[in-house]
Amino acid sequence: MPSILAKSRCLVVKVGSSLVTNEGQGLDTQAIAHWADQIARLKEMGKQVLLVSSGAIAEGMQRLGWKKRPHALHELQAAAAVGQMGLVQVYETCFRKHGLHTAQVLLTHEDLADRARYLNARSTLRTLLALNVIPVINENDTVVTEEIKFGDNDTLGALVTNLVEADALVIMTDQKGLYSADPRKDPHARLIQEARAGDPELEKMAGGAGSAIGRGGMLTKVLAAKRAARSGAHTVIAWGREPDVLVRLAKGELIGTQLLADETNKVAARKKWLADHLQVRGRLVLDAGAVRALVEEGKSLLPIGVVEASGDFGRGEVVACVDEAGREIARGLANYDASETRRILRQPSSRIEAILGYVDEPELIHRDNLVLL
Ligand SMILES: Nc1ncnc2c1ncn2[C@@H]1O[C@H](COP(=O)(O)OP(=O)(O)O)[C@@H](O)[C@H]1O
Ligand SMILES: N[C@@H](CCC(=O)OP(=O)(O)O)C(=O)O
Repeated sequence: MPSILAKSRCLVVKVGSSLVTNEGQGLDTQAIAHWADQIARLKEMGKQVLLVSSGAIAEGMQRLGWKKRPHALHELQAAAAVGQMGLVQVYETCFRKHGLHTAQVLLTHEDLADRARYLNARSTLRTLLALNVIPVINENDTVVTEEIKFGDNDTLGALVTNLVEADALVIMTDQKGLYSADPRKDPHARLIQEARAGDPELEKMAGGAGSAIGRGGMLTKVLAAKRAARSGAHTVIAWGREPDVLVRLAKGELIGTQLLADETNKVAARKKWLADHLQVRGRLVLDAGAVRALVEEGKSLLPIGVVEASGDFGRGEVVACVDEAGREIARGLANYDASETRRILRQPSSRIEAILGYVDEPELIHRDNLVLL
């Protein structure tokens, strides 16, 4: 049974607070350097990697000399803001040695539920990957408190996995994987090597956090795997201090627990997401060439192929694409709002900047955000 990471091209790697901060003793720069070395090797193997790193609060508490985790949310938020500086400094320094740039990306769950922000986050992350930069992602703790209460970067890891449609989510933690029961409490607990993501039995095995630093425990990891599987991504839960864990997994060695997704879900999941979540806000009439490009050639929709736009839609909202006879052929998320669309329709994409004064994407609807009916 080989590791599914061998054939995964795009990975989201999540590292938890207890690992990053050595159980709250301050940032473990050696461990971070070791992950950076491994990620650099994954890049050489042709993989794309995004990092979701916790540890801001734990590092902030250390920097502020706080021995006990405060209860007041605003104090936790302040600690996160202080600690985040340390986190990004260390990541940037470690990756720099490999000639790689990092980028700080702070997100909230709400950002990813909002259509326009979802599109913005997605295109920024994709652009960073295309530029060979390693995004270092954490929650934006200054503006939200819900996440701090639950302390749950596992969910953020899954949301990012869905967002960029990564092939796998790797959750690195302080245990060797998911056990049949919390190994801190049950010495007979056995390691689960492989299971189906979303299997309800897993939720019964997983307990809360075992350390004073980690927050979510195994349950949030199992639920994150379930969520990642919705976009067809597999999840691996492994011990972050296992020597060369990422490289060995990428070479096919089975380490920790792998929770498999049904890959046939990948396209279906996206279609379902579009169908379930979104209301049609506008309508685009496509000329025959654009209809052919979408239906037969699997291409994106460019403004030049649109002859009419109606409705009052914003960037990121769903529009129906109809042919000149009025038959709906596709639905997708518009990259430009209704008034902008009306100004650029029938125009080549190279003219967008001259007309609008800026250019977001050359496509009106990107292929990835388009579902044929
Ligand atoms: N079934 C289980 N298998 C493994 N660990 C478990 C299980 N149930 C609960 N845990 C606890 O979950 C902890 C990992 O979660 P957490 O402390 O939140 O780490 P992180 O900071 O990496 O997210 C482990 O240290 C362990 O005590
Ligand atoms: N965003 C916060 C909290 C995240 C958190 O505790 O997550 P985790 O350690 O992965 O369970 C931080 O960076 O400290």
